[in-house]
Amino acid sequence: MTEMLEISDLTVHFQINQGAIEAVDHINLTIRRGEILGLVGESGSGKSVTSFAILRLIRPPGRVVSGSVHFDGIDLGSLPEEQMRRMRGAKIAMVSQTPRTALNPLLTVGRQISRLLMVHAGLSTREAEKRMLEMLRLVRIPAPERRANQYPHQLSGGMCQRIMIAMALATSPQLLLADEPTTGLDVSIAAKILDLLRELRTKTGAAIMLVTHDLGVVAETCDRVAVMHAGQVVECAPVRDLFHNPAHPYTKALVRSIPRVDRDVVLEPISGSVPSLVNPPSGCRYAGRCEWAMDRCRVSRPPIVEAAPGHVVACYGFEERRGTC
Ligand SMILES: Nc1ncnc2c1ncn2[C@@H]1O[C@H](COP(=O)(O)OP(=O)(O)OP(=O)(O)O)[C@@H](O)[C@H]1O
Repeated sequence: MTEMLEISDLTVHFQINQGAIEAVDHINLTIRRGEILGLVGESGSGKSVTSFAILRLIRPPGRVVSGSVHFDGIDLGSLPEEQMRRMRGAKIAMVSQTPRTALNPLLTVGRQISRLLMVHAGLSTREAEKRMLEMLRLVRIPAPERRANQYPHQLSGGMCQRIMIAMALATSPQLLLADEPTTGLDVSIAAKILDLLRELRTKTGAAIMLVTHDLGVVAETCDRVAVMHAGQVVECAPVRDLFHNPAHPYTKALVRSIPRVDRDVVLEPISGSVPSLVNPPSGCRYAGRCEWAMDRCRVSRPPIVEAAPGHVVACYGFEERRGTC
């Protein structure tokens, strides 16, 4: 697998009256061709802002303060808006957490997909109709001919989410940004949506960035995981490695907080709360919640170091304990 997306030193701020919300702070991430990368972290850790920044959809009062996003070697930040718009439809697609509101309530779902195919893939009306039905079958919409003629309000939440995925995949994107695609769905429907994402990756070869706060979802679906805390990536590792050998105390706490059906555990909430992102601490943003915190954690931000091949972590405490834990 080779790198398809490279995020380097990305920083995004939102200017409000009290100052700048430092929502994403100097993050580095890569997504490889054909892989599913999980982006996890508590609410407000900067996961969605990262997705929007990839698509260059940060709007005022937000702005990208520094850094770059390269897709297939192309610097997205320097593309003219018209080319970026084409890139969004054709090569990088997004599935949001609110499918029902993202769909047009005035158009049948079939019409929405076929319009997209006509605009982005240049298909004729007839070709677009045919392909639209294929897409509905691909995302396992039962009785696709009938469903295509229905409006979003006539479909369940799970069905709307599949329609969103069909729309996102209609133009065969190379990268799918799936932002909490199972939020609000019941457990069995959520499991089907995740199956679908895995199957689509295999069938289409697309890479997927799966944004979620649910580590259980990550364990079942992803190849690699990046953990965000308060706008920073604190750890990134292959999925098995992250669950078996978490290196950062925040990741350890997240892993400890996953409910397990195979053993009786008392769930441990993560202590403390995410620091304010307006004038956040200058050192490690987890220091105020961390059992390992030392003086230097509060002063300077720990650099990213390799914990194992392909497994990186930003933690002075880990470096001190390396080899002893
Ligand atoms: N339009 C905006 N204006 C001001 N602040 C914003 C805006 N959008 C995001 N933020 C701030 O940026 C930070 C990161 O938000 P983001 O939505 O990326 O978090 P998240 O990790 O995706 O959380 P969740 O899991 O709840 O979706 C938060 O502090 C949020 O308040």
